[in-house]
Amino acid sequence: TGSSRPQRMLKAVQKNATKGDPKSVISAIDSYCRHKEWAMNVGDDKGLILDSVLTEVNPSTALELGTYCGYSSVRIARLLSPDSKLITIEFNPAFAIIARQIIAYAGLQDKVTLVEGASGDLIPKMKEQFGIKSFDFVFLDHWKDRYVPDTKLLEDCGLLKKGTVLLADNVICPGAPEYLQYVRNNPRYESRYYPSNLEYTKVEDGLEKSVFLG
Ligand SMILES: O=C(NCCCCc1cc2cnccc2s1)c1cc(-c2ccc(F)cc2)cc(O)c1O
Ligand SMILES: [Mg+2]
Repeated sequence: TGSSRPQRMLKAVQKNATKGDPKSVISAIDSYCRHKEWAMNVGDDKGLILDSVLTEVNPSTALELGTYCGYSSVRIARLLSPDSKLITIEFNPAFAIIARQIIAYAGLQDKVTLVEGASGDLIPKMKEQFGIKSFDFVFLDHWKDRYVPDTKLLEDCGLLKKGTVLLADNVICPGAPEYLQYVRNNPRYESRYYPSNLEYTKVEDGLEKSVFLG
């Protein structure tokens, strides 16, 4: 059978990027997805907002829900301080295989732990399995109808602390209306919307940044 979109994306990275150079991996994926084949990476426009929030937070421990091919894992991990770590959760084994290779190609495998499984199952195991006290930063980019239940789960598992920053992708397209309702009307969060566009398109989308107030 033929190759998959993630496999073709990996090939584009291996062909056009420089091993160990995260910036070239990001550019190779953006160029491929903009000019050859669209894919659901956070992309270069929203990626700039992700970069600026990350630089501001400078997290020691970051969580990403929804790895896909590892594009945002590379964007996040390249900006982490030396001893900081990113845990990224992916549900689909076929995506995880590609993501591991793209993260490794960027030379960031020592900063990123990719865990396969469903967020609802794995979040309660974070403390015991990965020795996580709490997360400083969470990037939500998985099933849009899991944003609210998983945020509540992170709260209930004591994985959020005063000042933890949640950054959610796709709050307009495909949309996460319940999540916007939840974080915008909740006294425990200070929320702000960053308008942008859906990756590689002119369609409106944006990121919602929510600071947990404890
Ligand atoms: O669905 C999206 N992302 C989620 C897919 C991953 C599912 C997972 C579930 C799960 C559960 N537990 C742990 C890990 C995970 S990963 C998504 C979709 C679009 C889009 C697609 C078509 C379109 F026309 C317009 C926008 C754009 C985006 O930026 C997206 O992120
Ligand atoms: Mg997304």
